[in-house]
Amino acid sequence: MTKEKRGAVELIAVTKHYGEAVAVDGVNLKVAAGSYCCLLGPSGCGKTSTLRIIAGHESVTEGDVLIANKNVTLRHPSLRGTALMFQNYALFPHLSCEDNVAFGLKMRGVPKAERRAQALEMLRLVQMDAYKDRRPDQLSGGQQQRVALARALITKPEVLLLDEPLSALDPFLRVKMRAELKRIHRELGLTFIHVTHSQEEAMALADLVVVMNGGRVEQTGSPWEVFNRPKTEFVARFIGGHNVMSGRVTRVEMANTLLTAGEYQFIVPHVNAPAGSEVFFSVRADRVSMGLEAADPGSSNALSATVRAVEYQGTQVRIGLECQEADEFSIVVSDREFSERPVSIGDRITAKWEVGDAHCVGPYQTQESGNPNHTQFNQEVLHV
Ligand SMILES: Nc1ncnc2c1ncn2[C@@H]1O[C@H](COP(=O)(O)OP(=O)(O)OP(=O)(O)O)[C@@H](O)[C@H]1O
Repeated sequence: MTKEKRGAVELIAVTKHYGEAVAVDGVNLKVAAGSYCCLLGPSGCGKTSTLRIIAGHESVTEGDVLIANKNVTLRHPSLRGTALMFQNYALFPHLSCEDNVAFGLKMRGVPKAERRAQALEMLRLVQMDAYKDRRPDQLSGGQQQRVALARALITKPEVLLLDEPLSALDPFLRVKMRAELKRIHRELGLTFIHVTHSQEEAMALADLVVVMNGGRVEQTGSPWEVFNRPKTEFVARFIGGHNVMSGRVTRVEMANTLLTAGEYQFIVPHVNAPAGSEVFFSVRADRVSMGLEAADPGSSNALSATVRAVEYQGTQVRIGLECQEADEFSIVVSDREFSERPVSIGDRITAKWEVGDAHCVGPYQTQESGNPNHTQFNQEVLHV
């Protein structure tokens, strides 16, 4: 199989209605050839519909689908250069692994010896050649998934479309298969578009994360950008690990903007918002520090709160707080930090953060430069 990068995908104003329901609402998206793109979002946000539209298993109500710069909107699925790997793998139960993988070639009239050779090559790629004579019911979930992957790849697609490919696996196997998907992506150099509702999966795999909500694209960017520079309140909340708060603008300066919310005042990096407007901002939970003393009256970026949950997560501890200024507020500290300064449910504490750790989301966004090093993420081969 060629290692050259193929298969740029572009969606232009794609909309899909199912009767009254709008599943996909004017989606514009460019996925560069050879990318690993994850469509990420909550249940019902339109991820699967978007994937099926790219595959041609679903028609569009409006808009265009381009693959490798060709308009394929009306083209049959088998003529698009895409392959779709289904969520439940959809293997034929009565066929061996080899025959399952070779099936697509049989349909295309490829002679038996050639399809066997190619099926074996694909099974080798997914490290399942030793199991070629077994039927699906004689395989584990992870092994079935590898066979399904080989079957999708045998038609040599330019774009591989994966619908929640890891959701049926247990957490340990999921992490292992994540690394496998990344290896196969790198070896083949194809475009992968992978639907997931798991932030962790998208962060670990994608070089392009597309966050969807209500049929629309909320944000596209690298995992670093989406996590550290969320553009909307929805993205900050959905991606996790962020506290979202708001206040009304009382003063705008060159470097900072001053907000007030009840008795508190918050200083955030400069945003171009008129006085009196409501500005939303997020602060990463691991950038909030915990003080055991009461906040000084008149101090900025400090909240009084009550500890409501202490969740041990192995390398870190999440402390859930109740405070007036946010529906949900968490602090994440390392397990070492926690053991040095433990807190218990019911304790009153002060949550504090630096101005530079606040990031404004929504209509009034912080204009910040990116991290020049973030492109290195997800580029190395992962070993398991
Ligand atoms: N065949 C259909 N007929 C009617 N409505 C549909 C159909 N398929 C999807 N929908 C609706 O379109 C919306 C988007 O569905 P879609 O399956 O694309 O979402 P999703 O983000 O993939 O969700 P999930 O993560 O739960 O699979 C949902 O509200 C869904 O109910």
